[in-house]
Amino acid sequence: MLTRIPTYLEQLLSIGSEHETGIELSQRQAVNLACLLCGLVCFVLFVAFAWVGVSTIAFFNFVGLTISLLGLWVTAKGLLHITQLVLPFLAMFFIAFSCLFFYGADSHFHWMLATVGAYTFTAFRSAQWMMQISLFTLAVFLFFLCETLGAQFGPYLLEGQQPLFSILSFVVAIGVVAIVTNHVVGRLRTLNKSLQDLAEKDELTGLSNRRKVLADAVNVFADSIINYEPCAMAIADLDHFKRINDTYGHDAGDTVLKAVASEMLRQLPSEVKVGRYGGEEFIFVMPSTNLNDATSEMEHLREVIESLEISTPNGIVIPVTISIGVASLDSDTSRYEEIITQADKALYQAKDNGRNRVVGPSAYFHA
Ligand SMILES: Nc1nc2c(ncn2[C@@H]2O[C@H](COP(=O)(O)OP(=O)(O)OP(=O)(O)O)[C@@H](O)[C@H]2O)c(=O)[nH]1
Repeated sequence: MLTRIPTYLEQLLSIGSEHETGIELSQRQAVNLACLLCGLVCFVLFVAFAWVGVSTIAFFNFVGLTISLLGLWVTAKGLLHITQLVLPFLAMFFIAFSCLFFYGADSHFHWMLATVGAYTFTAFRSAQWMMQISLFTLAVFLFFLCETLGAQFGPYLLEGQQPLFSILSFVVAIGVVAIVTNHVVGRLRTLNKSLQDLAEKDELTGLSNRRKVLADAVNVFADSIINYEPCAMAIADLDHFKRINDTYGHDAGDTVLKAVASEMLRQLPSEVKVGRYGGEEFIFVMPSTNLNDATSEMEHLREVIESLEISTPNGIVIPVTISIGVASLDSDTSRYEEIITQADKALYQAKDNGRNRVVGPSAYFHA
C-alpha cells in the first residue's frame, strides 16, 4: 500500500494531462500539487481544531479543504487557467485571514506566504512575468500586513492553545517544504535519467547506443592497459537481415532486432558491455577476457541466437543467425580502435566463410 503512494501521487498530479507534454504538463502538475498541498494543510488544521473544539477555525479550514479539492476538479475539467490564477489569491487570503484573525503574528503562520514565491515560478511561464510579479508583490504586502497588524487583531486562540498551534503550524510548514522538495528533486532525477537514456540508449533495442558503447570501450581498454589485464571486443551482424525485412516486413525486422538484443543481454555476463553498433550490427566489449574465453562466449551466443524462435504476429517463425568477429588486446595494440578494426575484419571473414559462425583475428590473418 505504502509503496503505491508515489504512483497515486503521480496520477493525482497529472490529472487532466493526457495530451500535454513539457512546459504545459509541468505547469499543470505544479497547480495540482499546490491544490493538494493546500488541501493537506487545511485537512490537518481542520482535524486539529475540530479535536480541540475550536469550531470556527475548524469550519474555516474545512471550507479551505473543499476549495482545494474543487481546484483539482476544475483543473481536471480542462480549466487549468482558472485554478492557476484563482488558487494563489485564495491561498494568500486564507493565510493572511488566518494569521490576522485567528492565530496572530506570533504564530508565524504568515510565513506560509513564502510558498507563493515557489508557486509563481513553477505554475506560470516566464512570459507571464507580469502575473508572477503581481502575485509576488501581493504576497510580500500581505506578509508585512500580518507582521505588523497580526498582534493587534489576534489571536482568537485561548492562552493554552497557542503553543499547540505553534507546534502544529511548524509541523505543517516543514511537511509542505519536505513534500515540495521531494517532488522537485524527484522530477529532476527523472528528467536527468530520461536525458541520460536519450543520450546513451538505442531507442529500438534499449541497448547502449554506439556513442555510449564506444565510451565504454575506451574505459575498458584504458583499465586493461593500466592493470596489465586482457580485454576483448567483438562485432556481431545478423545474417541476411535485408532478406528478413523484405520477406516478413520492416516491423518483423524490428521485432527480430529487439529479441536478439534482449537475448544478448540475458546470455552475456553483466560485465560485458553490449551496444548497438549500427543497423543490424552489435558490439561487445569484454573486460578481463582473453581471446579464447571471448571466442567461447561468442560461440555460445551464436548457438543461442540460432535456436531462438522469433515469430511474426501471424505465428510464422523467423530463422535468425549471426556472424561474429572477435579480437583482443595484444602486445602490438596501442589504441582500442585497432581491436575494433580487427574484429570488423574477422566479421567480414565470417560472412565470406558462409555466415553463422564466429571468427577470431588469427583465423582471419591465416586465411
Ligand atoms: N527492420 C529494421 N531494419 C533495419 C534497421 N536498421 C537497418 N536495417 C536494415 O538492415 C539491412 C542490412 O542489410 P545488409 O547490410 O545488406 O546486410 P544483410 O542483408 O544482413 O546481409 P549480410 O550482412 O551480408 O548477411 C538493410 O536492409 C537495412 O534497411 C532497423 O532498425 N530496423
